Amino acid sequence: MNNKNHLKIATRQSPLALWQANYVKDRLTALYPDLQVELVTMVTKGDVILDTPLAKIGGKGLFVKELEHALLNHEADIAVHSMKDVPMEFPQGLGLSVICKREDPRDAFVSNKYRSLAELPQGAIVGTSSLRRQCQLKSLRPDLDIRSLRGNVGTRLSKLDNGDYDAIILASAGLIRLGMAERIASFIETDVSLPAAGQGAVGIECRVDDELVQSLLAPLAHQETTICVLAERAMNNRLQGGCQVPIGGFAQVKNGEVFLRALVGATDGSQIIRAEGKSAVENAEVLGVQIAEDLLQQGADKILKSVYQD
Ligand SMILES: NCc1[nH]cc(CCC(=O)O)c1CC(=O)O
Repeated sequence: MNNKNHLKIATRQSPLALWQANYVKDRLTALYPDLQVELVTMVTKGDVILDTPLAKIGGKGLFVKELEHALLNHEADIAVHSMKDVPMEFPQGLGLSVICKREDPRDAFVSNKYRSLAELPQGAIVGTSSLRRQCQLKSLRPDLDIRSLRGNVGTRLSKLDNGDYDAIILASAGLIRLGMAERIASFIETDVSLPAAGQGAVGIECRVDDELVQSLLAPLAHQETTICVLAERAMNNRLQGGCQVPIGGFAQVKNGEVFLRALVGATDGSQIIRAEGKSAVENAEVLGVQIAEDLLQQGADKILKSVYQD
């Protein structure tokens, strides 16, 4: 931070990104009334390329690279991200400072005609561009016609309202944060659709040598969320997966232990490999790696290779 009383937040311009940046701004100004917090908005590659499934654009960090450049150039001091969009590797000089309290991690079933997946008629058209959601839906309901759906939350909802789909699947967290929880027809339980690693959690990235900013951010960290997201990301990282892969991972802290479930699925739902386990919370990342290795031993690498080759 150049000026001790002025902190700049790099953020994308989507309503959800702005909500998340403003959430961090509000928490910081509540803690430090003399601090001026400014939002610096920017456009990322992921915002520009809207007609291609994300898995095919390639490269991790489609939604974060431009924000990271701003941090490295001192055009901003922190970047606020959805944790499920944040790659494991950070550019030299940058790192994840804190992970904030998680919103509802579940996927949401959104429809104007049906209340739940179970109510969907044979062959119904469901919108999602997430390979993770696609493989789990197909495994449960091979009859469903899964069609691509991209754009920010508002765009996706308007495509549903236009009648392009019978239902769409979105992260509950985004809808809740944008004040659109009433659009959720039902929550999809995690045993039906395992969320993406980090889903529902907001993380803050900053320069690793900026001790002042790190001390300001420290009170925003949420311990239980951090433990869970570290386990989920360690699993994802061992599988070399970004968020645009058919990998699910979800951890919970129960009775002082961390419990992690994960899966890798063929995109047509014909095969889903699952693993789960628990450990002491101190070993959350070790657990993540162990669960990933369990998946690999069951053949997850073959599935992932074929996804990348497609
Ligand atoms: N991949 C896009 C993205 N990144 C974060 C969220 C939702 C909010 C969150 O998970 O924190 C979404 C939209 C969605 O999956 O519906």
